[in-house]
Amino acid sequence: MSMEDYDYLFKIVLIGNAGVGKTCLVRRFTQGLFPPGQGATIGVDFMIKTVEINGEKVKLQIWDTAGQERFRSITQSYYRSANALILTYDITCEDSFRCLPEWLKEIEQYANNQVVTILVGNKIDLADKREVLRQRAEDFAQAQSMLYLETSAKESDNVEKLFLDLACELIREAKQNKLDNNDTAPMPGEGKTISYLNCCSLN
Ligand SMILES: Nc1nc2c(ncn2[C@@H]2O[C@H](COP(=O)(O)OP(=O)(O)OP(=O)(O)O)[C@@H](O)[C@H]2O)c(=O)[nH]1
Repeated sequence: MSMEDYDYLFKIVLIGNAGVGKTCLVRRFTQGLFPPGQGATIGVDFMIKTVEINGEKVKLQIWDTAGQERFRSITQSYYRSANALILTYDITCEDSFRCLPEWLKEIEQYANNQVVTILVGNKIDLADKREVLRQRAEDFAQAQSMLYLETSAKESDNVEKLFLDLACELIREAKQNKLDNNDTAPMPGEGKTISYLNCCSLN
């Protein structure tokens, strides 16, 4: 594939406590597998996947950061150029939910203020071990103007949806920004924007 063989390029960065399943979400989406005995991420990992949305090629650069505190200064440097952040916690781990305000502070401090943030509650296959009620997480996300989705990297629940919905939202914003910056000249193919509004189902 040549360098120009895509219509959009977006950078997505996963953040959240150690062990919540960030690497497993990325591996499930990019490679279609659930790695057995996945070890902790050291620093930052990088994967790429190109998807097609409404006939347009979207290249996703996915950065998987280490949750461990000792890597924080490395991972912070990846926030600024992110188009989207996937803030992940583990629904079976109250602690990972309680840390979210700290992660939001990091986002506020280091990310671009245009960044799209989605809160993800992972490991829903472990329903009997749930410690964070869905409603509580939804309320929290709404109060912080974040999108919310629950996933299982293990069972592949909502993983594809997570990345594709995010891509749809980023396309929608990119088209909107283009329109906002070109208010004198009408955009060719302006009608397309409307169909994207219908294709995305984040809420
Ligand atoms: N049951 C279940 N276990 C999961 C799921 N996702 C991840 N795990 C397990 O949770 C553990 C941590 O997963 P990782 O993907 O390494 O977590 P991480 O957030 O990348 O961790 P760091 O790299 O340390 O930040 C592993 O033992 C995984 O097998 C899931 O959806 N369901």
